[in-house]
Amino acid sequence: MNSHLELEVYASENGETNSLCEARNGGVAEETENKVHGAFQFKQGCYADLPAAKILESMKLNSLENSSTRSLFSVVNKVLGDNIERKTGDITQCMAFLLKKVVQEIEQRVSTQAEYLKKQNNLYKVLEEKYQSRMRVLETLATGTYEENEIEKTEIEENKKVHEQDILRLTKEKDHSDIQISALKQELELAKNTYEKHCLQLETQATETKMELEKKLMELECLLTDSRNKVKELEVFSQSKSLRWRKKKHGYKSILDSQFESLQGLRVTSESIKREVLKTQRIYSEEFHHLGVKLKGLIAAAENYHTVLAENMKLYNEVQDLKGNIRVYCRIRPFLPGQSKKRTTIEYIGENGELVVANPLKQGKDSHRLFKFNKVFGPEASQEEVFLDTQPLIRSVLDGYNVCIFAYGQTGSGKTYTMTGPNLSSKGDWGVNYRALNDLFHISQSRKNSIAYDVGVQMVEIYNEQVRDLLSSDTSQKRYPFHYVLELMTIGLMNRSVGATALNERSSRSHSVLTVHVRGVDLETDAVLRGSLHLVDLAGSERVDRSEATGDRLREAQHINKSLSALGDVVFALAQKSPHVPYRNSKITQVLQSSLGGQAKTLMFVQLNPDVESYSETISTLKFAERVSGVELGAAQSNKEGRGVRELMDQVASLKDAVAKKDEEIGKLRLVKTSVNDERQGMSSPRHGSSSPRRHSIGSPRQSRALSGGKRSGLAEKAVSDRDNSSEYSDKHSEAGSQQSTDDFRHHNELFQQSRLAVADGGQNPTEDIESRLALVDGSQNLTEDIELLGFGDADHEERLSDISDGELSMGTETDGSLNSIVEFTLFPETAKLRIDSAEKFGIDIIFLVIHNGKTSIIPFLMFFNTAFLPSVPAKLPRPPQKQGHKGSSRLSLTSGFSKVSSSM
Ligand SMILES: Nc1ncnc2c1ncn2[C@@H]1O[C@H](COP(=O)(O)OP(=O)(O)OP(=O)(O)O)[C@@H](O)[C@H]1O
Repeated sequence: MNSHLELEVYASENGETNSLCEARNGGVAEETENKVHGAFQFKQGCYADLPAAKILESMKLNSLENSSTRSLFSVVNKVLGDNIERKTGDITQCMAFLLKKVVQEIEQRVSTQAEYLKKQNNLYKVLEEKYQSRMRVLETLATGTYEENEIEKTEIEENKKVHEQDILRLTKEKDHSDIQISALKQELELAKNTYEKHCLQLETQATETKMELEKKLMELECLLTDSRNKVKELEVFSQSKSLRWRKKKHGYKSILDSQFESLQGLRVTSESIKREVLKTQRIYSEEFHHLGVKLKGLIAAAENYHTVLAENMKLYNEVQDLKGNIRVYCRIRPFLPGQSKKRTTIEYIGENGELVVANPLKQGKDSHRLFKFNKVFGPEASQEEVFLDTQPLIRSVLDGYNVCIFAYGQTGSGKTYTMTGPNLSSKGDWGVNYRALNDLFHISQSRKNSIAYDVGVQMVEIYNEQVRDLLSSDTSQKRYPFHYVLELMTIGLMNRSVGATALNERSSRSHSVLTVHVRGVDLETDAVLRGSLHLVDLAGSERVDRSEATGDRLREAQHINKSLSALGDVVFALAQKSPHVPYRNSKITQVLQSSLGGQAKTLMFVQLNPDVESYSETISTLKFAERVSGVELGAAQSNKEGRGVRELMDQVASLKDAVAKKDEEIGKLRLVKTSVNDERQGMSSPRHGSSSPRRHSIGSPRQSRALSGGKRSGLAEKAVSDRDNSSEYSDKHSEAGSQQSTDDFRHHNELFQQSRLAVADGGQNPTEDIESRLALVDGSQNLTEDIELLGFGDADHEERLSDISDGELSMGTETDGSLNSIVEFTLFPETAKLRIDSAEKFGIDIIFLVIHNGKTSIIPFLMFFNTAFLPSVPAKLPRPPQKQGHKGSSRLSLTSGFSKVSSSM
């Protein structure tokens, strides 16, 4: 039965209606069933062992359309059966979907079957009707021919039987289909129930979810209510606010209205003011016009003002010159290669000598310090620029002035660079020394038709407080052209003591002094002028912790620092106008004495290292420079002597000789007179030693002591006494550690006096001479006058004495009586070796008298250039020394005749 149904289903599924007829034959039906089973692999019962998932997979593989209805039912049953067995109550979504599909398929097949059956019924009905009509026809025919009718009747009955059988079979089939349909319907119902159950479950779930959602909705509604409440509150608040704003608006409006009203009033007022302003403007423009006219005058005055300013500056400089202030030029060294990233302490360099230095450790106003000097050269300043500002000063040497230029600054700050220059083979690099010499030679050449100049050069260094001659004596005996002088200078510089320190690879370990002496003779007037130029490169002050000096370097540094500190003391004393200036505390202050305290023009280069690490040294250097710039030396004076003066000097000398002879005669007469008196009064008379008014005039106990028996000459003692009384030397006694130096000083003073007298009297024993003079000279002429008569005035004397070194003493004078150059050579004891014969040999007319270790010798001037103007007279023993005219009034006040000379100069 089932297999038959399957066959039908299969046939209907494939729409093969004709196969129904064939199906009547059992063989065909069986074949078809096999075919179906072949197409659908699974038979009923196979599913019992397979899990639903497997079934599903198989179903998918074989597709529902190709499955038999029976198999489909088995599937449904299996699924449902499984489900019931497991009692889970749940049908998975997939199974539900499968069931749905199967049910749909079955329903579709059932409906197709029903349709098919309906069609068959209709067909049968049509066939019945057709047969019945045939029967009727046949019956009609039967009535026609019996036989035919009988045959036909049989046929018809047979056909009828077949048909009836068919109808029976079909009816049976229909019943069967009905049964099947009802079974299917039952199954469907079952499936539907299951499905409904599932749906119920889903609904329950949905209800639960809905409940949850409702709960949430409630909550949200609560929130919404809250928010609404808040909104309401806000609305109330905003309403109250807007009410207030409205009120304010009203208030403002009323204010605006009132202001508008007042504005109207103001407008009216402004109109009137405008009118007033216009009126005032008119008045102003008129006044401006007047002002313009006046301003023009002012502009003209302002233009003049600049001229006046320039004039003022010039006048100021002139006043400075008159006061003789030491000029201070500041030069800032650039950073050396490899120091480019260093910070500088130099904040500002003004055009008029202003310099602002910044302290790297401080902030704000206090971190800056302003200094003012005559000129400040920045790091970019060239050697030429520096020299151009120095040139006028140097040139004045040729006009008979004494000039001193010295460079001061910490070690490595560029002193040697400024004074000598880094590279002597390149002219552009030449420092002040070379340029100055070059300039002096050129100018002396250009003036050779009017003035004959002799130029001498000497170079010494002060190393560890010892003076060393850097140019050897041999070379100094020859005459050289300028280029050779430069070479000599280079040799001299090479001889200078240098050493490497942490702060400077080639640090100068000594003070170097280059001295240029110029003597010019005016070819027309015979006037002689003398100038000297000191070019001093001081050794650099150094902090030994920074320079890392040890051993020799340390000793050098100590000497350097000590001598610079002595220089500081001298400057301090000069700036304070102190009565005592401690020149004698170091060699360098002795050398510079005439430049710092005399009538010289002095310029100091203060050198700075801009590095912040050198800030403290920079400040102390600048403070020192400030003090130096405050030193007033008094107006510089030119050393000129006219022909008239020299003639007068000669007259003075001969008069002095005559007076000396007279004195001698008077002395002899007095001696005779005294011896006569002594004879009368007896040798023991206490009046014997004091009868001479000269001795009374000397009067000091020391002098008396010296005269009564000491080894020293009375004249020397008197000179010391005079020095002690003079302002400059009055405090020698109070000088620290002064006993020794005072003794030295007395000793040198004595030697000095002796040497002068020796010169005056052609080598006669000075002590004897002085003793005899003291005994014979009339009371109206004291010893000081004697000295002055001999040409040694106070100022010269002091200068020379202070220039005399502690260890050795040498001094000299020129044959023409000028003492100016002597001072310069007192420091060079080596020159004492030179003899008068060498002077004669070279035609030098200037010689120096040297007293060395108590012996007197004569040396020539060191070197001469410009030989064309050298007089070829041989060196002579000195004429009686004569004083320079310009220093004269106090020294020449002895006699009325001399006073006249003094006033005429
Ligand atoms: N204006 C400058 N332009 C370029 N280089 C400079 C300048 N001034 C100095 N220097 C360089 O700085 C270095 C130190 O200079 P210098 O030897 O002249 O110093 P110093 O003050 O003489 O030192 P010390 O006291 O140790 O002898 C040198 O290498 C020098 O060439």
